[in-house]
Amino acid sequence: SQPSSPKQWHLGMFEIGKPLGKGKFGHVYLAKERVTGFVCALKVLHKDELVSGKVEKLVRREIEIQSHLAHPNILRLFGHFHDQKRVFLILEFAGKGELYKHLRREQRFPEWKAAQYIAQMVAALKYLHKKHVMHRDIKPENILVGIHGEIKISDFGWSVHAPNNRRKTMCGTLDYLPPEMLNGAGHYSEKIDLWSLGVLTYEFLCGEAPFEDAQAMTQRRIARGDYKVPHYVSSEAKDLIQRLLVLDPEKRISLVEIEQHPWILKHCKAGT
Ligand SMILES: COc1ccc(C(=O)Nc2ccccc2)cc1NC(=O)CCSCc1cnc2[nH]ccc2c1
Repeated sequence: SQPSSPKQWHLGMFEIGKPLGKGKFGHVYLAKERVTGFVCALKVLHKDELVSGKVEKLVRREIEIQSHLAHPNILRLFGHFHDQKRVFLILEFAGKGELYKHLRREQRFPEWKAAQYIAQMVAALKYLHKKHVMHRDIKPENILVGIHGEIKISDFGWSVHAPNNRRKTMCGTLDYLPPEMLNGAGHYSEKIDLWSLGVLTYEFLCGEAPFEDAQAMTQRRIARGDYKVPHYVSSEAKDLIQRLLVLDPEKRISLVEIEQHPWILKHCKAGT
């Protein structure tokens, strides 16, 4: 069930549970809506930090974008409310937590699991791109796992309709950055999510990112598309990675073609 959407949410409607983590701009708590017993995640953002971080417009835009998104592989934003000092985001709770913790614990995913996760990412990206939203920050840290083992992309802290200057890339990891964003071209398309999907596929199968290196080296290797696929990776999986990690955004395999790729078809029950 989902929380009924009363126009006015407020903090008193929720019983606050254990902390789930500390995000970029605030803490996240497990929460239960008192009337329906609906379990969710409540993200608390401090207004003064949003102002100093010059992201209050971004949050408003993001809430606008996300309150219209509903897909099994995209973490839901059910609603929001605020008080004097804080903004509260009512988020879906993913019962099996953060994907990168599973990846680190298992070192690498077996090919069938990696293929199923990538197929779910493709479904989510098809949905987002149809709505002209590009995620722009696809990496294991931004993916959660639902109670049935399905993955949910999240933390759209930076998803935008149109390109805009991103400070985060300068301090976040470069590993997932596509070449066209390295030279600060400023204009890019949804194809950036395809590059990141290639990096993600590689990291699921190899346990580390393809261009992982010292920062300056990573930039150079991305710009040159300089990576190696270990021998234990199947030739089908390697083929898909090579069709995603293409320097020219226009030459990257499309989401629809990925769905028809032999590696995906082999591991995913067709037409599920
Ligand atoms: C749709 O999702 C989001 C939408 C917006 C924002 C956000 O912060 N926007 C922002 C903030 C400030 C400036 C600009 C933009 C964040 C998320 N999502 C998360 O933060 C995921 C982890 S919190 C939830 C959650 C669930 N289920 C779990 N299971 C275990 C831990 C856990 C943790």
